[in-house]
This record gives sequence, C-alpha cells and structure tokens, in this order.
Amino acid sequence: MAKHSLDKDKIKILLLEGVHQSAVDVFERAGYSNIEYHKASLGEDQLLESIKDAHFVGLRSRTQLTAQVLNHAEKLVAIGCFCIGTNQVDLSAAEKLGIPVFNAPFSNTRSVAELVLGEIIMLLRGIPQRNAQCHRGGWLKSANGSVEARGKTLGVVGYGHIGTQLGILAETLGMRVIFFDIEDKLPLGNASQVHSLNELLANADVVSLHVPETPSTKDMFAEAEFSKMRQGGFFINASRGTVVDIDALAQAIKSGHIAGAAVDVFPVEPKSNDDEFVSPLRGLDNVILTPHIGGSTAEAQENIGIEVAGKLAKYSDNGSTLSAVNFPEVSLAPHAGASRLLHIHQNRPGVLIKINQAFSEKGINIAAQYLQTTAEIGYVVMEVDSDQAQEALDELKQIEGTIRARVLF
Ligand SMILES: NC(=O)c1ccc[n+]([C@@H]2O[C@H](COP(=O)([O-])OP(=O)(O)OC[C@H]3O[C@@H](n4cnc5c(N)ncnc54)[C@H](O)[C@@H]3O)[C@@H](O)[C@H]2O)c1
Ligand SMILES: O=C(O)CC[C@@H](O)C(=O)O
Repeated sequence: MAKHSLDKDKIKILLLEGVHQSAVDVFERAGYSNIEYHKASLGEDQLLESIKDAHFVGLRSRTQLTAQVLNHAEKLVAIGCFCIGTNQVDLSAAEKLGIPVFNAPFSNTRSVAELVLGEIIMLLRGIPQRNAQCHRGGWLKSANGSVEARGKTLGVVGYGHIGTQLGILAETLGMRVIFFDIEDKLPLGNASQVHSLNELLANADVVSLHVPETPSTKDMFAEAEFSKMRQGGFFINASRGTVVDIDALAQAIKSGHIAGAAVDVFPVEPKSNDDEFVSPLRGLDNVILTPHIGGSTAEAQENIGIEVAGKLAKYSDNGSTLSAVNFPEVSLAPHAGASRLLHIHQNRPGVLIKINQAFSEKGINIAAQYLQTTAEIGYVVMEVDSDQAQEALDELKQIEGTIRARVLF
C-alpha cells in the first residue's frame, strides 16, 4: 500500500486503563510506534492534556469521554472502547465531530456468562454468608436456605449476547429459563420469552440483568421492581450500575425479601484500585460484591485488545468503519496506483452530487466511491489518481457541510 498521509510514527495512540498488551502488539505490528500507555484511568486535567494531541484513544469503562473532552481533542480521529459498553463515550457528540467509535461486542461475553452462572450456584447454596461466617470463625453447617439450581427458574432481563449465553449455560444445570427483552428474540434452547417485566419478576427464582445503559434502563430496578420479585428470590447485576437503584436493593436485602445478590457494577465506581469502594451493600454477608470484573479474564482481555486495536488500525490504514457503533459503515478494497480520500459531512441532500460536480469540473477522475449515511452524517470513501489527490482534497474541503476531509494514502 502507498505511503500513509501522516507518517505512522507521528500518529499518537493514547491507551488508558491498562488495556491488554495484545493491543500494543497489534499497533506495533501495523507500524504504529507512538503509543502513550497508562495502566489506570487519568484524572480530568491529565486526560485533557494527554488527549489534546492524540489521534486515537483506547479506554475501558472508567474514562468518560464527554462532549467537552471530545471538543478539546482537536486531532482525535477515532475512539476504541476496549470493552462491550460504550456508554462512557458521548456517541452522538463523537459522530457529529466525525469520530467513529469502535468496541468489542462479544469478546468478553462468555466471561460474564460464566461468572454469573457461578454466582447463581453460590447464591442458591447460601455460600456468601457461610463463607463470611467461616472467615469470622463461625461454622454455619446447615441445609437451611440451600437449594439446587436444577429445576429453578432463571429470569434474564436483556436477552442479547450475554443473556443468551447465560441462558444456554443455565439450562445445562437443569434450570428453566425465561427472559424479558424489549425486542422479540429467538429463544435459544428451551428458553421462553415473557411479555412483561412483571411476569418475569413474579416467576423467577433468580433475576439477572443484562441490559445496556440507556435512558430506558436507568433505574429500571427500584423499590417497585424488587417488591414484585418472589419472596426469597435472588438478584444479579453484571450490566451497568445505573440500571439499579442501589439503595432500594440494599433495603430489599436488609428486609429479607431478597435472599441474596451478586453485584459487579455500581452507580459510582472507584476511579482506581487505590480509591475506596463506597456502597450501601458493603457489610451484607449474603451479597457477593465484585469490582466490575465480569469481563476481566485473560482470554477476554487479550481478545478485546486484538479486536479493538485491529479495528482502529484498519480505520487508520484504509478508512474502514465496519462495526463502528456511531458511524456509517464503509469498507472499500484499495485499488493499485490510486489515492484514497475520506470525506465526512453533515447529512444533507446533494452532497455527493456536489462532490462529483466539483471533481468533474476539475477533471478529477474518480476510480472508486462509496457513500453511507446515518441520520446525522455521511461518510464517503473515494479513490482518485494519485497525482490529483491534493487537488481533490482542496475541492472536498470546500463542499458545504464538510466536517472532515483528508487524504489517507
Ligand atoms: N460486568 C461487566 O464486566 C460487563 C461485561 C460486558 C458487558 N457488560 C454490560 O452488559 C450489557 C449487555 O451486554 P450484551 O453484550 O449482552 O449486550 P447486547 O446488546 O447483546 O444485549 C442487550 C439486550 O438488552 C435488550 N434491552 C435493551 N433495553 C432493554 C430494556 N429496557 N428492557 C429489556 N431489554 C432491553 C436489548 O434488546 C438486547 O437484547 C452491556 O451493555 C454492558 O453494559 C458488563
Ligand atoms: O473492562 C471494563 O472496564 C468494562 C467491562 C465491561 O463492563 C464491558 O462493557 O465490556
């Protein structure tokens, strides 16, 4: 492939939150050496300073990329969320600035499902409180409140990648699986979809949440929902902390209505491993608390590193936005001897016609062209003869509604 418009060693890649070494390896193999690597998330001021001249940023769930931060990141070309969730990024602000956001939609799915499966067994056997007693020198040898998973009903809220995997695994234990989702979903195995959350709450022995953080899931579980769960039921949340009113959950557990819970995500999480974890669930023996590690396994983190770094490197190398979460998806094979230009514009009628008119008036020959749009923006990848690339770029920059235009190679 021809020379990159910007020397690769000038392209700054900022990696935060200890993303796996596999990501660094992918970038280095692709020729990118200017990598600023941080093991933890950065404080606000340090983030602003480091992101100001970064072309790519990679983060996990702690770093908040708000519109303010993005506006400050003058050179930012693309964002990689080295995880599933993308709620920590203002996706719409990024889109309007012409910045695609990539994630790893299923590299840690299995890890979360396995953790939850283990927690189901632990909760049904009353292990958390027995474990806590033993640590304090107690001996709670009793079958009281201990039951098998076989024959119990698991209620999955959000039957997506994780919810479906969990359902299949739970069936191998002999559990009956019901699920509630806002979309009609193909039930896997013997699972069955119920038509309201209330129906699920009334029928499940264990309720497990696997929805994304969206306006519709904010505080989706509060006092009313907990009170509709079965007396003595169990509750698991490994989705996002904002989905649950944590005080209401603590209250439902203290009252004995909920017999135990496993919680991996919290409305407020410590910024680093050195900060204190504060929660109304602390000190409750029948609650398994984990520090947002549902997807934190060696396998998942390595695969996520490879997947997301690969997507960023591809976007940098050839403009491919396949599987971006906030951007039109375009992928175009390179043609020998041609230069590639990228044009991101506000989605208004006639932009492509204007580009083609301008090129035709200047005698610029288009070898290939591909446009995709979202409601907000349009993204055109095109190729022209290499000796006309600069002239073509100058024309593109003058098209009304242009957000960004650049020559890639
Ligand atoms: N604890 C962790 O470490 C960890 C790891 C990975 C993912 N997660 C979280 O888990 C979430 C789910 O992951 P996934 O890969 O299964 O996502 P997914 O997008 O595949 O599935 C989410 C499902 O939730 C459904 N949904 C959305 N809004 C809903 C609502 N209001 N009520 C009912 N259903 C609704 C969707 O239709 C979809 O089927 C992620 O968004 C992420 O926030 C946490
Ligand atoms: O690795 C993380 O910080 C987030 C993991 C998980 O919540 C995800 O969204 O994939």
